[in-house]
Amino acid sequence: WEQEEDVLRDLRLFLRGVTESLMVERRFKIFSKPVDIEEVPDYLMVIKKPMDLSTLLTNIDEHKYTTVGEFLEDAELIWKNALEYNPDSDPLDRHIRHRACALKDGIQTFIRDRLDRDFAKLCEEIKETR
Ligand SMILES: COC(=O)[C@H](Cc1ccco1)c1ccncc1
Repeated sequence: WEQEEDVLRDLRLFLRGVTESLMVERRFKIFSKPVDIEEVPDYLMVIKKPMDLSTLLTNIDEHKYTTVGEFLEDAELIWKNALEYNPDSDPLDRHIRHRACALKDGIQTFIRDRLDRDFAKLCEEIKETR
């Protein structure tokens, strides 16, 4: 019914807010586009499901997410993939892992500070009826 579509529209606005707040940070630039497979030929052998901030935005616009939890499952791939693909102790790997951890904390804090729990529950209830 119409009110449900209003809730899901608000969810998309909230999720774009999370994603865009991260995309504007220079330290997260490396996460804003898919890893270039030409630059990193073995990437898809190591990482089963690549993810990046621009793909999150596309998914939001394509109404892929009905709850914040579904969005977080994809958002978490960004930093988990970075930790998995860049595990070494050399400075470059340490640097991208540090940024991956900062991205994880940024997402969690944005949601803790800005997401209304009742709104989140309403989205979960809509998902159950579909
Ligand atoms: C999310 O980005 C990555 O995981 C790539 C992996 C990568 C390794 C070599 C080229 O690219 C990355 C890019 C730049 N600096 C660190 C790592």
